[in-house]
Amino acid sequence: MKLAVSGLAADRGAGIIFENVGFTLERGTGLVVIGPNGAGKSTLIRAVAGLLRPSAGTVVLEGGGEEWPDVAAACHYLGPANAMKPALTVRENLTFWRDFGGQRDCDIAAALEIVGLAHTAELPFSYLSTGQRRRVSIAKLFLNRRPLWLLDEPTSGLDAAAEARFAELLRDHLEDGGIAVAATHLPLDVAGLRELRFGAAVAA
Ligand SMILES: Nc1ncnc2c1ncn2[C@@H]1O[C@H](COP(=O)(O)OP(=O)(O)OP(=O)(O)O)[C@@H](O)[C@H]1O
Repeated sequence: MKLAVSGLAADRGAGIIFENVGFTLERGTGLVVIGPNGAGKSTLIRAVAGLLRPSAGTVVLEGGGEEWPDVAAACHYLGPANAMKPALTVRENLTFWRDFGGQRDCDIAAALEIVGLAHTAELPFSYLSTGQRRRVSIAKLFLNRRPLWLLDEPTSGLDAAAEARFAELLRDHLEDGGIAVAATHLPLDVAGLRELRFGAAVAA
């Protein structure tokens, strides 16, 4: 399986945000997108996920077969916001996302265990700290198996231990043959990640 992005450009109304962005990621490889505020990192992640129509270029997932025919089927998009209802419990929120994802590869207790938050299942999401909320969002990645992770500031708000745990989970994902694209300000401690720098050059 291969994610091939070619000649990608995005325009958000006030002008071109980026253009001529291209990269190819094979199974087991990841790309970190870095750059200053407003450079277009989130825009790129949204365009790759199919949430924003690019003004030029293509995003193609090759070799996914019947199970993963395209990016939409194959990806998890983890946005910069957590996309959880504050008044619902952690379990209720994750139940929504598990059902939305269609498959049930991991139960909610197990997904929370992965991020070290099994004890929060019955708490309203609004009771959690900033870092705990992010970790619950990361747990979404494990409810339904997806080979392509598109991550926007995945470690925002995490403490050092949680950041290290996330790096471990990302390494495991890549070692299992997954692909990842992550926009981040914080370095991810994962060997072999390629880098795409926004703000100056825009090709990896
Ligand atoms: N919904 C929107 N409508 C119009 N313009 C937008 C929208 N969202 C973002 N932009 C603009 O697109 C540009 C790129 O924003 P983007 O969020 O992709 O940057 P970023 O690199 O992710 O920044 P940050 O590091 O602050 O998260 C900015 O100039 C921003 O103002």
